[in-house]
Amino acid sequence: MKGKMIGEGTRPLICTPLVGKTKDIILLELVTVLEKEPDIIEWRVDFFTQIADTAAVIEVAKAIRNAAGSIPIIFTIRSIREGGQPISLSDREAIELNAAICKHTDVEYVDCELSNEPENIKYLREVARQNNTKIIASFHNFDYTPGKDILLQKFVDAQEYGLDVGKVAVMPKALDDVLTLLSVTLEARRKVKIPLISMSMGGYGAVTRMIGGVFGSSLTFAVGQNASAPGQVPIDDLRTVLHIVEKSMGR
Ligand SMILES: O=C1C[C@@](O)(C(=O)O)C[C@@H](O)[C@@H]1O
Repeated sequence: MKGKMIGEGTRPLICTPLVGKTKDIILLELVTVLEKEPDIIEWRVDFFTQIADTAAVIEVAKAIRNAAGSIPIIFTIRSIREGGQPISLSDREAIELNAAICKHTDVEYVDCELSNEPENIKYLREVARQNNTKIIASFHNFDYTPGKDILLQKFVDAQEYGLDVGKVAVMPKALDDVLTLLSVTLEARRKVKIPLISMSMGGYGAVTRMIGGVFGSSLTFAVGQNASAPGQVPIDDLRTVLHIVEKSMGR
């Protein structure tokens, strides 16, 4: 049976990232991660040392696909300006790599940062549509939490571009910022039709990874073997909390 896609079901899906640098390490990491039964797997391609070799990237994506079976996969190249690893690709080259993945693999999702040039976003949207791949439109700020209007607009932009999922990940400096993120998520949930993902990062923000679903976030990132961002909780702990929250709320 095919795994759940983002926005399906009543509880948030759990996604675990793969951050290995080489094919062998990534595939070993995947074995550990699969034992923990995540709903979705994210391959963080900015960690992969051969990112500039499109054929090598496609080969690893296909190997992940084979090993992961029916579990949906997110292909993510996080740029350095949004908290990713330094890579040798330009923004346009990264978009072309995403397009190649849409064309040559059956990965379900590619991540596209909203900070890309609009024409690059629209180009990738067309390639993705032709190949039945979904796009997660993302926004990250690893330094602070921008104001409510700015964050809400990111979700609106994702929808207006005609993309499939909107995602916002921001760093809180105080607990007030955590409330801002949750409140924006709830407001966006009421305003925007596409599925949403949100999280506040770091120690203060960790609580949003556990209760974000209550406010409208459809997916939460958890540690299978290695974290890909600060504040991620081990998958087994997260699953326990999600279960308790669900049960307590009578869902
Ligand atoms: O966008 C996100 C969210 C994230 O930054 C987090 O905070 O869990 C982790 C990233 O791997 C992912 O691409």
